[in-house]
Amino acid sequence: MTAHPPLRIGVLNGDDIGHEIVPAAHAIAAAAAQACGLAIDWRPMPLGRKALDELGHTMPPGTLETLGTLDGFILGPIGHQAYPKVPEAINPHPILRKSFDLFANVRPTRSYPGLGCLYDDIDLVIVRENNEGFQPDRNVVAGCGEFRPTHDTTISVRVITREGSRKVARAAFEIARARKKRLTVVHKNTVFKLGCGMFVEECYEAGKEFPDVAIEEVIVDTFAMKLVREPQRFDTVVTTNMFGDILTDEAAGLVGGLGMAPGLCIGRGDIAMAQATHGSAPDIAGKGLANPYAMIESTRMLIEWLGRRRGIPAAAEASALMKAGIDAALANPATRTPDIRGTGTQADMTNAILSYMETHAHAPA
Ligand SMILES: NC(=O)C1=CN([C@@H]2O[C@H](COP(=O)(O)OP(=O)(O)OC[C@H]3O[C@@H](n4cnc5c(N)ncnc54)[C@H](O)[C@@H]3O)[C@@H](O)[C@H]2O)C=CC1
Ligand SMILES: CC(C)CC(=O)C(=O)O
Repeated sequence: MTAHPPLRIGVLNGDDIGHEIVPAAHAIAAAAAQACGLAIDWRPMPLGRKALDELGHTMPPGTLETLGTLDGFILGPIGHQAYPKVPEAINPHPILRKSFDLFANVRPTRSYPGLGCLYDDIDLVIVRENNEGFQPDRNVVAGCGEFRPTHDTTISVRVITREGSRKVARAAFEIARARKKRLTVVHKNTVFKLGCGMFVEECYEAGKEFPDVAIEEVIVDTFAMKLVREPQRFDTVVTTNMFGDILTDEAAGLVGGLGMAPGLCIGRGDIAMAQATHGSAPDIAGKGLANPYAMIESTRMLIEWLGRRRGIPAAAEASALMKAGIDAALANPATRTPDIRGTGTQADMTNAILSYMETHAHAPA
């Protein structure tokens, strides 16, 4: 019997491989929840190209209002680059992140030896500022965006605020405190003296609340090099939006590629969004080759986060059961996808996780 009100979680497939990996993540999380007595009220919702074709908009009216009533949601990758150039075909990402003030994109990188990792001992988290910087965003935060004042000149505006920097820095310090108590601030204040300069100042300000966490600074180009040569040196990293976008893909490349790059977008509010780092991979969509790990692990992170925030022990149990199932599937080449040295399909991997969880439901490893 469950003593908590059901968690309300939205399920938004997104585009292309999103229609394969989001249902996989949903099925696995639902099975783990059921096995552990965690009540979840799942709310599938239309979004993306399918919503445009069927309902006339990539983000149908009422989407934000409905999401606002939920505890969290799973967002599949969005193939916005291929959308037709019509006003109804907006990229929902920036709006979703900003509407719910999901200012910290928490992206872990972890080695699973034997899966094509360049090192067997990487375990780091990059916390990417999610709502400022260069992201063109339909003015949800005034000022971000691109402008073309004349035919021959384009201006891309990068917005950094004290509040935005302080918020993401605090989130990163909290994560660092729960890990190895080391935070690396990545920036380029040697050139962007005002923008990166403000970001770094606010990281030090936030650090005053976390005297037990050691803080270091690394310039972004040097960090990109060090990440390749000695990633073990890093534990928790915080950086601005665009640097984080690029560096998290680089980090994914160290551990088998984008299929191994999960993420959870969080803020100060009570809602969080599970979102893998990768895009909609149209080149492999419909072929059964998409690695569902990143989406499943992002969903596991969401359940763990909700359980911690709401004080629901069954959520921690469901998360542990999912993790054990994921580890078991990854350990067997026949039940992992070709991008990580496997011979299996997306369905093989999903079924292997489901069947492990069914067998081990009462004794997660
Ligand atoms: N967060 C998001 O929703 C993002 C969306 N995009 C969008 O996605 C579309 C495709 O963009 P791309 O530049 O091709 O980036 P992408 O991340 O979709 O794909 C890059 C490469 O990684 C592979 N890949 C990605 N995810 C994989 C997975 N789970 N398993 C196995 N292989 C995987 C793809 O097959 C491709 O070769 C575009 O419309 C782009 O704008 C791109 C990045 C992030
Ligand atoms: C449109 C962007 C928000 C896509 C992207 O690269 C990302 O932030 O993950």
